Amino acid sequence: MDPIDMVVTDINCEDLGLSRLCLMENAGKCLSDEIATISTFTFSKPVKIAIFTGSGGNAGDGFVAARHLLNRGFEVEIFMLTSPKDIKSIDAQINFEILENMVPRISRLNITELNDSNDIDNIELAKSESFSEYIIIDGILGTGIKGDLRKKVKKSIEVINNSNALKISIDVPSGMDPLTGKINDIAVKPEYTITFHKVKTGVKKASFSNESLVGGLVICDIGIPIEAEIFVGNGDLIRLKNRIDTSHKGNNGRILIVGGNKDYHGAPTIAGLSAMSSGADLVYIATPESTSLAIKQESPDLIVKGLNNDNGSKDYLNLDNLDEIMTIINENNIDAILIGPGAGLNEETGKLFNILVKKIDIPIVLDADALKLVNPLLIKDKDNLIVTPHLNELKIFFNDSIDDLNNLSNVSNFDKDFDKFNEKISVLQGITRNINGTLVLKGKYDLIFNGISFRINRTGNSGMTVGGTGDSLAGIATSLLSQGLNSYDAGALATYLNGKAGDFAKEQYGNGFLASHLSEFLGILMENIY
Ligand SMILES: NC(=O)C1=CN([C@@H]2O[C@H](COP(=O)(O)OP(=O)(O)OC[C@H]3O[C@@H](n4cnc5c(N)ncnc54)[C@H](O)[C@@H]3O)[C@@H](O)[C@H]2O)[C@@H](O)CC1
Ligand SMILES: [K+]
Repeated sequence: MDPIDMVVTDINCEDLGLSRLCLMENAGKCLSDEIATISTFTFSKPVKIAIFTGSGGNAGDGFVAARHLLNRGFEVEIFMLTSPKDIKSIDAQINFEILENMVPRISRLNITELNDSNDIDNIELAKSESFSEYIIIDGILGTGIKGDLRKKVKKSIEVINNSNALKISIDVPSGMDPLTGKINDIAVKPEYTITFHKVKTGVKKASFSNESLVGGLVICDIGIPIEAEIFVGNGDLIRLKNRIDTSHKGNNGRILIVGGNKDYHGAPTIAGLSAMSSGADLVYIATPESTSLAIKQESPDLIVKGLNNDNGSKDYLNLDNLDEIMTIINENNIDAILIGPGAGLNEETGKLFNILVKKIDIPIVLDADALKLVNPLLIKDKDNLIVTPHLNELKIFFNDSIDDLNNLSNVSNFDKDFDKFNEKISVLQGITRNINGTLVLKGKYDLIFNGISFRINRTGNSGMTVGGTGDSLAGIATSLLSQGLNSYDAGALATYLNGKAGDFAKEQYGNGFLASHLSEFLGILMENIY
């Protein structure tokens, strides 16, 4: 499992009511059980436990394990590389305070702060190599490692590696990149790595190496249900890149929306406003000249390009517009494009869309009328593409698989019907296996597929059947693509944000809220991460 997916899952447990403190307790308890077992079959006499801790959740697991190991009768010494006030993880802080509150000491616990490299040189473990009666637990760094190792951390890793003690790393050997398994400088070389929920991608890769980089791998189940991985939640927001203080206009996404016709100027407008409110810096709309005026009047924030026709008479998108659209894309360094909202079903619009999809290689979202006009074979190999149909549009788009899809119509209410729900998921997985991009199937629960995995979004409410909420979703998805998310993560987070904005809109305006209201609330949601 990629470390970022693990962190997202941890946070999404909270949406289910499962606190991260509880996960940490389970992790630390399992850790102590495994350490006790390892100790029993490795040593013939009781050993002491030395736990090195850093400032994050990894240290927190160590603090919890310490408490459980004391109960098992072990003597425990904690070597803190971070002073208590600098512990970053709140859950680790809580667990440290529990240990600190245990005074006067009855349990055999000793806590030593290592304030500088000299302190490390002075601990007994550093002075002698023969500490075979110790088990050293490495709780310095886990999935939160960033940049070069700080001096004290590096020094401690050297001490740990030089010792003869049995070494056990918590989750990831400290110093190893949890995504790639690479060691830039130095890492703890443990006899065992005890990891939680799933092995992190880098640890798995490193475990195949000829060198013994992770030792024996033990996986602890810490009670995370599969739903926490599958349901999209607040945790998915951490996939957004941090906006850098020094970045300037356009750095955080430039998108183009190609849509609108004489009857529908609202669809591209709503998509554009939601795209801006979900973080894109610049939103261009390419639309027929006759539609452009109405969009311009709606919003001063959108850059609206009225497209000319050779004879000036066409009030729908058509092949004459191709060159102008390509120029807009190239001249403005467009990062992602949304094709379809309010475009109508004119045959010439279809020709334009098919050529556009074939020609461009920036990330694409296909929505609404584009799903009825674009040949699905064209999208087969594009991995940076999202299609956002509801069930009927899905049937039209993938009409080769129509028999399978027809059977789906009666299984939308799968709250309590496990078998029908699973049947629906496998049919959709079968269909999406043939495309490289992402399918977002809109519904009471939005389903997001990438051909391998799937996610479910549960935000949103019955008020969202109002026209235009799909345009808003497509705008958000395009905005997230322009900010560097891959199509699967962008599709999933877009459904969550759109639904959540709908929930806020319902609170504010009741059931009669409008799709154009959604953008009002998106900004607040995005604020969480900036
Ligand atoms: N409730 C939770 O949050 C859970 C956390 N878990 C544990 O928490 C870990 C992740 O916690 P965190 O995200 O806090 O990450 P870490 O525990 O890896 O610690 C990150 C912290 O270490 C410091 N740091 C980062 N890079 C450094 C470097 N190069 N040199 C020195 N110091 C550096 C920073 O202060 C950063 O805040 C997992 O690996 C796992 O062990 C598990 O217990 C599951 C539940
Ligand atoms: K570790």
